[in-house]
Amino acid sequence: MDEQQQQQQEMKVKNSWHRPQIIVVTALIAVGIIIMVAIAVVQHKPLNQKYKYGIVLDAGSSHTSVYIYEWPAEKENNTGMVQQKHSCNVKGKGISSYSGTPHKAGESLKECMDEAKKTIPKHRHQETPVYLGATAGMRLLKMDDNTASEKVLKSVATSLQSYPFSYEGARIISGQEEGAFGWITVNYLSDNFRKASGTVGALDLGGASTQITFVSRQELESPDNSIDFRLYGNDYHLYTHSFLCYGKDQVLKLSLEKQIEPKLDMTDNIILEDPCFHPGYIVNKSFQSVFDSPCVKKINSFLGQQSFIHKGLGDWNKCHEAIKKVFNTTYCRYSRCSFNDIFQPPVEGRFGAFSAYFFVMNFLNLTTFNLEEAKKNLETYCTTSWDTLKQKHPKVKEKYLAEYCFSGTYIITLLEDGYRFTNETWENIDFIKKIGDSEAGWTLGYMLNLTNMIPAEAPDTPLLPYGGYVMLMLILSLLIFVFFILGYIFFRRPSGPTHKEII
Ligand SMILES: Nc1ncnc2c1ncn2[C@@H]1O[C@H](COP(=O)(O)OP(=O)(O)O)[C@@H](O)[C@H]1O
Ligand SMILES: [Ca+2]
Repeated sequence: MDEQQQQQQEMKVKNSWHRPQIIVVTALIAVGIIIMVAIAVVQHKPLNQKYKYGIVLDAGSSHTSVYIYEWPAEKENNTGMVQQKHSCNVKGKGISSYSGTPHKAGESLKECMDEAKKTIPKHRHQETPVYLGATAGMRLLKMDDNTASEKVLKSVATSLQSYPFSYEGARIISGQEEGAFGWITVNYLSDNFRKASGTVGALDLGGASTQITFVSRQELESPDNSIDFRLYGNDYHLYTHSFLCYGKDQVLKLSLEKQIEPKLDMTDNIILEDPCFHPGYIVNKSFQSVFDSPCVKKINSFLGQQSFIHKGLGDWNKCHEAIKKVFNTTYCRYSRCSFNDIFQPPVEGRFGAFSAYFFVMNFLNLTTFNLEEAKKNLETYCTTSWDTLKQKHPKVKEKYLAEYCFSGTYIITLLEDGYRFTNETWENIDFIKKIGDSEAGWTLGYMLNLTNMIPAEAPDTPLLPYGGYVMLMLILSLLIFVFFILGYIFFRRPSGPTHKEII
């Protein structure tokens, strides 16, 4: 009898596996585990972020900067992932200034490239691409002396090849590339490609050239000014133009040339009275230093004289008038032009103005004013005497300090009389240096393009945002835990209090 009872009990225990509740609970646990594994695989969130790096050298007309970018290795194709990790300013002037001593152009990069070696982890060196892009200073040198420009490029190339990185080339980029990549940079950093929320235009002012780039809904009448991109599943129809010789250093030469020409019939000391410089500013300058550029007619001397006296007057209205003369607006073969017979549709949308636009407007504290206020403040600033200014800003480089009145006036004239911004559209301009930690400029866009890091189509996004993924995993784990407990309770029943029922 005892044995029979025991057998019966065992059978009941075994049969408890066949209870429908247990089957359902087991099935639910199995489904829960399968779902968790599936989500984890699709989500693919790595625990340890590994970073990759890229180096771009911006060989500008006035100086060279080295930028190091960094991004999570697994997320190359997700827009918004690349950031500036480090930047270094190369000592001395731009590479085009080494036309007479090309080997020194390569040497000049040493300090910043050594710094790059220290900044990037050693095991990543070999796979880190390094690019050098030269802009308007080298475009001008190439026009002036092609052999010299090739020697300079060879010198920087040899220098970059001596580093353990993956050398990807040193070349002069076109004005169109400079404009388009600046636009890509600011829109990438503002995350405008992923959001598809509209884009911002890019205004870049350098020393030797200036670029304007924006999306226009108007028909673009000249193919030279039109660029099409398909980025992240959206089509962009861009207007862009780069004005060679309209960077602020070259325009200063142009305006001096325009002012000095009428004085060249004088035989005594040539005095150039310049309304764009401060009262009390009086400096002897050589013709060579000012007019040695393909942007101006070569005036090397006049009647045996090698130099002239540059004297400031501090008269903003006259300065404004003088600068207007560097824009030729008398002829336009299209329905509308900016200046110098260059097609331009009306400016549209918001703009980010960077590089010298920012340096100058920030120094002059004009970034937050409307156009009329900016003009008034600048007028007062230009009348300040040179001595007062030097005392007020003892740490600012004298060359910059002397030129801010001119540069500010040029910026206002270029934007208003050149690109046709109005009192209203002026409000759409943001003067910017950085977005997040990354500097606005063409270099980031250049690297993103050459490494194919912005795909034409948006890649498959994870099933869930990360927060949602974590929540779901937690809830599922909790449910599975509850089911385990329930299962355990059902499993234990036959040997527990129900034992008596069996008897
Ligand atoms: N702190 C500053 N204040 C005023 N101007 C500056 C400052 N830093 C740089 N710049 C100017 O910004 C311009 C940068 O131009 P750059 O990029 O070298 O030339 P480009 O783009 O034409 O090849 C130069 O005119 C340089 O003098
Ligand atoms: Ca530049």
